[in-house]
Amino acid sequence: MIDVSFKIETRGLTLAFGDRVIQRDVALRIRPGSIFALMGGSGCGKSTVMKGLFGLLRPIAGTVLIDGESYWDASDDRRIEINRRYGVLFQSAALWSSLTVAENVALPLKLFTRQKPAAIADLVRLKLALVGMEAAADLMPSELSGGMRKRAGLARALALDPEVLFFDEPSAGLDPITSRRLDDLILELRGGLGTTIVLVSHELPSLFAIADDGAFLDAETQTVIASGSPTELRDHCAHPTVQAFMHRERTSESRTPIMQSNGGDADGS
Ligand SMILES: Nc1ncnc2c1ncn2[C@@H]1O[C@H](COP(=O)(O)OP(=O)(O)OP(=O)(O)O)[C@@H](O)[C@H]1O
Repeated sequence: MIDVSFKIETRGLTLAFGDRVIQRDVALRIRPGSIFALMGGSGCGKSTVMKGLFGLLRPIAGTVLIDGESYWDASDDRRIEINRRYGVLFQSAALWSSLTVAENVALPLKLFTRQKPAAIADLVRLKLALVGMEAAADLMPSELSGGMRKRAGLARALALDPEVLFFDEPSAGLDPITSRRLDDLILELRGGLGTTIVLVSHELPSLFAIADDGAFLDAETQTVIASGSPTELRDHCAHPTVQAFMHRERTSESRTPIMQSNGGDADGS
């Protein structure tokens, strides 16, 4: 029987590059509308597992279920349909440098829908408004700060109203205040649109602030060694690798409150 209590579920998922296995027997249960973090030390395979979830890397074993349907057993056409329900934001935001912000956001709509140009322009304005980037519509990616680039990438990832958003290191390279604003935006998206969000991150302040569930991947054993929210893992998981990760640089990583909010980004956006 199909179990749809989870938006995405993996069973025995094993990912490899050539004959080098990166993670094996990974079991994840990602609830609809949750913000689920893939955690773990550098190089343990977080991005690799995420690629296995959204279709960029075919597992050598195991199953990925989306709404109870097996992704990797589906036909190529069916996988393309499923992928239209996904939004993906890579670490670099990966904007097309020769297109304006608005053209970048319009691209998936032009490629994957039959909407008329005027309707696409309306949707682009809407998506840019969602991430507070209306004023930057005509700028080129090279004219954007790091925080603005992330938000433009997010607007593009939202173009097709995804049910699941995949983020690779959303706050990497951002200053703490810009990073916090991006976290707030992610929380708003989940709250407003009910989007399920899967993210890879080692930024502890961001993980504690937004993720409500997660799995900890271990490089040594090459599998999941703990499951739960970052806070639960910090407070209740005795595994030394998890504890070392959760308590590293504790004082410098602790979040200081923003004393004043002027509605703009610290990065000048
Ligand atoms: N395309 C690839 N071909 C071969 N090996 C790869 C490829 N991509 C990643 N790897 C290797 O797989 C391992 C896991 O990499 P991955 O990027 O998934 O880890 P990660 O946990 O996301 O790391 P980080 O936190 O540093 O970004 C690393 O040893 C990496 O060198």
